[in-house]
Amino acid sequence: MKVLVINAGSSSLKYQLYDMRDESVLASGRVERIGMDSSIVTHEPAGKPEVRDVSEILEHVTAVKRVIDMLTHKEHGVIGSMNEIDAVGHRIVHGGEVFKSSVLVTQDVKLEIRRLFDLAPLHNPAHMMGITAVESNLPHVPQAVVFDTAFHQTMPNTSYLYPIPKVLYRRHKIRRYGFHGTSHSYVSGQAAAYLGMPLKSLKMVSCHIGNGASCAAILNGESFDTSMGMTPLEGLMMGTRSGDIDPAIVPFVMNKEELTLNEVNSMLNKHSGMIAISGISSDMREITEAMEDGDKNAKLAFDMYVYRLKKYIGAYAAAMNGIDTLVFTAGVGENSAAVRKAVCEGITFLGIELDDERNAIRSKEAREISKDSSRVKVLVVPTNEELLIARDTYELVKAAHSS
Ligand SMILES: Nc1ncnc2c1ncn2[C@@H]1O[C@H](COP(=O)(O)OP(=O)(O)O)[C@@H](O)[C@H]1O
Ligand SMILES: CC(=O)OP(=O)(O)O
Ligand SMILES: [Mg+2]
Repeated sequence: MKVLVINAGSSSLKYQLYDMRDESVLASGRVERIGMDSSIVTHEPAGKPEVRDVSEILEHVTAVKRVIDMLTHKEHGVIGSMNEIDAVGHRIVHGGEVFKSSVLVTQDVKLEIRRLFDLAPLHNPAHMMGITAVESNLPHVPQAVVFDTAFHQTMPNTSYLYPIPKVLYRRHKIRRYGFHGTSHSYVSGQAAAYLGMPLKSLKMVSCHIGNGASCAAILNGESFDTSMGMTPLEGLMMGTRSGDIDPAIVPFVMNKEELTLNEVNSMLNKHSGMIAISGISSDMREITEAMEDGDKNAKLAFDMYVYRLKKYIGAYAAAMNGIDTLVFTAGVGENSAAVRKAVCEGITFLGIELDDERNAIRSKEAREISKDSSRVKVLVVPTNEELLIARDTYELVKAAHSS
């Protein structure tokens, strides 16, 4: 069975085509700048050179059509015709309280995803465009949806409720949902397999630190708490998102600076975090380089980023009454030895001993970066949200065929 995985954003659409017989990636790529004058398609067929194409792609329907064109292209293609695509799996950021696991797309499922637009205005409408675009281009192909929030549905109410009037939860479902669940779930499973221990026996903190960043406390293999909240704005300091701030700052700034709701939202989501403090970039690579060149603001941004991460790891160690595994993943977690070192060196009291040589090794494989004597095992585990989406999609479609 061949499964196409799609992660549709408002102006981009990332894809990977899997052959589920051996879980190999036949091709991957992305369409960027959808709706703008020059959209860019980057297509990477396995074992062949990357192809880039600039054209006008005004809507997601056209973007999906271009993806199919690329996949079936005479020269750059990896399949003979679109009939070889057996199923499509989508990443959906917000599944609210309704979706505790992945499901096949039906009219009811689409209705529920639409109902959640309010809770994830930046993400869910774009995902829905991805689903309808596939419906138009591949009308008979089953589709599945895999939610960022699903893994965190095991959190106890002490973790997910906010101490605000309860009526707001009843009326508007205001609560912590948590995100990056597919990634936290994948890396926790990989970490346990690497250690040769049952996942259920571990007290793990998983740090998914990429553009968006979140920590999860994983107890007995289940999400016990996580740093992102009702939306992906809460928690850690991120590339352009503030993470935790005093909520009173919001009305205060709106009043003093005469900002609208949209403006204050944009300030906290797009103009805060690393970019705001460094004044340079949201990208950890550029921050680290500037810091090494002596830039004080870059150093402050780096130090704040690390400090806030350490506080969450400490908080989750306390929340679970201990920690035995610390996992780093996503763009920064997998690639920045400097961030991992700064974090681990500041929390040795937890029983963490970093091995500098191991930490400096660059690899795409899961690996241990703590010393053999370290009580807490520190691992780098490359995430693979797409593979988990492909697996869930495959299982759901297979089950539907056999029932
Ligand atoms: N070699 C590196 N060193 C430090 N940071 C890196 C490196 N490579 C990637 N990153 C960071 O990873 C971030 C992207 O992470 P990623 O998980 O790909 O994000 P997303 O999936 O949210 O777009 C970049 O913004 C960059 O800061
Ligand atoms: C939920 C979220 O923040 O996702 P991303 O890291 O892809 O921005
Ligand atoms: Mg990501």
